[in-house]
Order: sequence, then C-alpha cells, then structure tokens
Amino acid sequence: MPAERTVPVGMRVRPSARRTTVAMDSQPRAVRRTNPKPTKPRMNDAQRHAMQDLFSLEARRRQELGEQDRLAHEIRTQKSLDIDQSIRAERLKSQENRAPEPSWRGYNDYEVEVFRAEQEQIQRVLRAEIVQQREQIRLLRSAADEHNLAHETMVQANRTLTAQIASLQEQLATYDAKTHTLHAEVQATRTRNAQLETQLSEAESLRRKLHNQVQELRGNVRVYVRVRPARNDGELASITYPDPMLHSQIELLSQAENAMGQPTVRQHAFGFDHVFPPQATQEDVFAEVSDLMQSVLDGYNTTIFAYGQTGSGKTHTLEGGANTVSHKIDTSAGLIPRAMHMLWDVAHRLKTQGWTYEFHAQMLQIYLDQVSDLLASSDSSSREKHEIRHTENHTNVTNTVVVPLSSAEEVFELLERAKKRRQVAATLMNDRSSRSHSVFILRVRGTNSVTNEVCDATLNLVDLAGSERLATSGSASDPSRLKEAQSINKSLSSLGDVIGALSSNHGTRHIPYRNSTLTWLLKNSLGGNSKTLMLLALSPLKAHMNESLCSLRFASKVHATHIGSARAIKSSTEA
Ligand SMILES: Nc1ncnc2c1ncn2[C@@H]1O[C@H](COP(=O)(O)OP(=O)(O)OP(=O)(O)O)[C@@H](O)[C@H]1O
Repeated sequence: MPAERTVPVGMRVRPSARRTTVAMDSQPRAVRRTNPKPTKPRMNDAQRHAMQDLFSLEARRRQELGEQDRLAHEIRTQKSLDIDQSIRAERLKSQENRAPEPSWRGYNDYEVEVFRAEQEQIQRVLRAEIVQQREQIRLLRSAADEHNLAHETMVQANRTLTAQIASLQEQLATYDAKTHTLHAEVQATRTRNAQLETQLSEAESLRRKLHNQVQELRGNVRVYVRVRPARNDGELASITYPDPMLHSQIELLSQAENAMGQPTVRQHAFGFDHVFPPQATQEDVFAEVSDLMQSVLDGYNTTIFAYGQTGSGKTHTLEGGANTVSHKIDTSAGLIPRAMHMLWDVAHRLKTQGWTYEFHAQMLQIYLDQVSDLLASSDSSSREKHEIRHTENHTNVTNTVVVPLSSAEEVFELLERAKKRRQVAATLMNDRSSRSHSVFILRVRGTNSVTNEVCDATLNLVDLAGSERLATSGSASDPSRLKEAQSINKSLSSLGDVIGALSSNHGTRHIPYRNSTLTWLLKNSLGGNSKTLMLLALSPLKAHMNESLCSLRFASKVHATHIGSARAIKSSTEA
C-alpha cells in the first residue's frame, strides 16, 4: 500500500495535512536509513479495513471542504458582481438626477453608505408606519372604549328594562288575579241582586195583594195625603212624617193657648193609607194608584177624588202640566194622563188573552150645584138640562157628550177643551181657583172573545172645588163669590154626611145622597160597589194650618169609613 495518497482535483491541501504527510514521509526514510531493511509490519485484515475507512473518510471530508470553499468563492464573486451592478445603477441614477458625484471612499464605504441610507429610509418609512399604526390603534382603542361604554350603557339599560318588564309582568299577574276575583265578585253580586230583585218584586206584589185585601176588608176606601212643595209664599207649618218606611203618618204642630192664656204647642197626629211628602213626584203618586187602573179593566167601578183647600195642589195632582204639544207623558203629567196610558197599555197586553176594550170619556162640572157638560159646545151647554140617572151599577147623565177614545193621547185634547169651559175665578187665596167640581168619567167596556165575558166599569176622577172656609177665602165680601163658596161648602159637607152615614150604616139607615148634586152624581162610586180613593191635598204653609187640620179631620173620617166590599161588574155575552 503506497504511503502517499492522492488529493482530488481542485481540492486544496491544508498545510497541517501537508505537514503530516511530510512527517509520515520523513520518518520511514530515517528508519530506512538507520535500520536495515525492516520487515514489513504485517496488518491484519481488520486493521487494513479500518485504515481504508479512515482514508475514505478523510477523502470525503476534504472533498466537502473543497466544495464549501468553492461555494463561498462563488458567493463572493456573485456579491461583487451585484455590488458592481448596483454601483453602475447608482451612477446612472445620479447622472440622471445630476447629483454631485459621490465621494468615493471605496466600495465598502459606498456599500455601507447605501446600506445606511436604505436602512434610514426603511426606518423612516417604518417609523411613519408605526406612527400611523399607533394613531390607528389609538383611534381603534377610543372607538372600542366608546363602543364598550355604549355596550355597557345598553347592558345596564337592558338590565333595567328586563327588571321593569319582570316587575310589570308581576303586577299584571297580580291585576289579572284581582280582576278575576272582582269578576267573580261582580258575578256573585249580580246573581244576588237578581235574586234580591226577584224577592223584592215578589214581596212588592205580595204587599200590594195584601194591601188590596186589607182595602177590600176595610170597604175599599183609601185615603192618601199629599203635601205640596213650598213656593216661597209664606212661613212653613211644622209638618213631620214619623214613619219614613211605611209612609202612612203625618204630624202637625200648632200654636194654641192653654186655659191660663199661655202659648202652648199642640201635636196633631194622623194616619192614612199613604202620605206623600212635598218631594214626592207625580210618578210616585201614580205608582200607588196604578193598581186601581188594573181594577178598572177587571170590571171595578173606581172613583178618585181630590179634596183640599184652594191652591193645595188638587188639579196639579190629577191633571198636572199636561203636555199639549207632544201629548207625551213627562215628569209633570198628572194622574189622568198617566192612567190613560196605563189603561191602553194593559188593554193592549190583554188582547193576547182575547180581551177587546172600548173607552168612552165624559167631562162634567158641578157649579152652584148644577151639572154642566165641559165637552159640549158653548151654545148647547147653557140650554141643555142634565139629569142624573142611576141603574144598579152605573150612573148616566142625560144630554152630555160622550167621546169615544181610540188612543191615550186624545185625553190631552179633552182636558184642554174642558179647562177652557171650567169656571175659574180669582179669589184671595188662588188667582186661578177652580170654583166648581169637575168630574172626568171614563167608561170602559171589555169583551173576551175566548170566554165570552163582558166587563163594564166606570172610572171617575173628581177634582173637587177648594174646601176653604168663607172667612179665609175672602168670599164673604163678594155676593157672587159668597154664593159659590156656600155651594161648594154645602156639597163638601154633604159628601161628609154621606160618608158618615155610610160608615155607620148597617143596611137600614138612609144615605143622604140627594142632599147635593155632587153626592148624587157619585152615588154609585161611594155606595159600596166601587173602589174609592180620596186624595187629600195639603198646603205646607203655617197660614193654612187651620184649613189643613180641618181637611185632615175630614179625611180621617173618610179613612175610618167602612162602606162594604167592591165587586167586579161582569156578565156574559151568551146571557
Ligand atoms: N206637587 C206639586 N208640585 C209642584 N207644584 C205644585 C204641586 N202642587 C201644586 N202645585 C202648584 O201649586 C199651584 C196650585 O195648585 P192647584 O191649582 O193644583 O191647586 P188646587 O188645589 O187645584 O186649587 P183650586 O182648588 O183653587 O183649584 C199651581 O201653580 C200648581 O202648579
């Protein structure tokens, strides 16, 4: 195996390696010089292989080093080429810009200068970018802050609204529950009210029924008292109504003197079927009278007479402020128009049970004890003589106008016609005082096509002349007024006599109906076969206290009268 080794082409041998080679070469020569031919050391195969590996490793290492040197050389070469190229480019650029020639200090300085300039330029650009970025970051942060703040506010507002919604929902639920409870309560109250109304209505019907029974047992004379409201026309009397629930009592306090001549107060208490205080309306009064209208359709003769001193409200109660324009019932309408409307209404309802009713009206006046016809023409009235005739159940007055009525409204025209003919004269107590008795007579005939029943009844509504005494009315000084007052008082006292006789009559005693035209006309209405209502009108004034007491005493007498039980007048069309 040779001691020299071959170096690959292009591979530079390092000095150390060369030295090693020299040492290796010199040593064997010296050995060769000093020693006789040495015996070749023998290497075994393993050593030989190790050596071969060593050599091949060394060869590879050297090859790699040479390769690295070659690459480094190429890079340097390339770099110097690049620098030359950039120098040429810079020269061209400077020539183009006519910039002063750079002060050359060699390639390295120039390279450093260019590099520094580039770096400074890059730094400037980067700094500017940094500044821009910072500004953008600052703006973004500020926007983010604002956004965060707005978000926070919205979150807060949202939280508040959510809380409010929850609270409102809670309130709503409470209200719902309350409403539900209230609905249930209202429903229960309505049911209870309906029950109470039914009970009340039943109780009212029972009350009226029992009341009618009591009236029939008492002989069918009812007495109602009505005190008219004050009209600023004087000092008020002391009048009280002790039983506001039953409305049946009235008490008056009067000034008097005792035996010693000292002033004392006297109490006068009266009881009637009903007492209406001044605040009672026309409707209230009619409500207590309306059952009598049903009695008329059932065939009972019925008489209502208004009694009381002048100006106490008799005409107002019976006729009221009749609405002559529309002929409708308004609040001031009195008993007569209301009664007519009710009769027509009930008659209309009874049609379904086969009843057909006919109505005929008359209006008479008794003035100076003479009957006259308020519906007759003015000429005939003065000439005609009227005679009162009684059959068993009915009373007829000859030569009087009987008007068939086809509607309730027609009665307003009759009242107007009658009012014009009624004798009205001025007195000291009432400047439109009615100096005559007026009688509205309604004949009712009902026939039933199913049962063939016939009902005949008469309704008398009597507006009596003022009951005042001669001294207080001022009639004494005027002969014609005196004659009127005497006639009025005579007929009213005859009425009292008849009622007195009826109350003490047991079927044997003579009843003085003929003592006055008034009592004779009302014979069938007072005699026991009819229902009678006396409506006493009272003045509320202290100045009329004595007249009021007289009227109350007379009404008490009537109230105490028993004149038998009324019976309906019924027959059959088949008879
Ligand atoms: N209840 C009342 N409400 C309102 N005003 C009333 C009432 N009663 C009577 N008046 C009024 O009192 C006045 C006299 O009443 P009215 O003419 O009815 O008395 P009278 O008793 O009929 O009198 P006379 O016997 O003189 O005819 C009238 O103006 C009437 O309107």
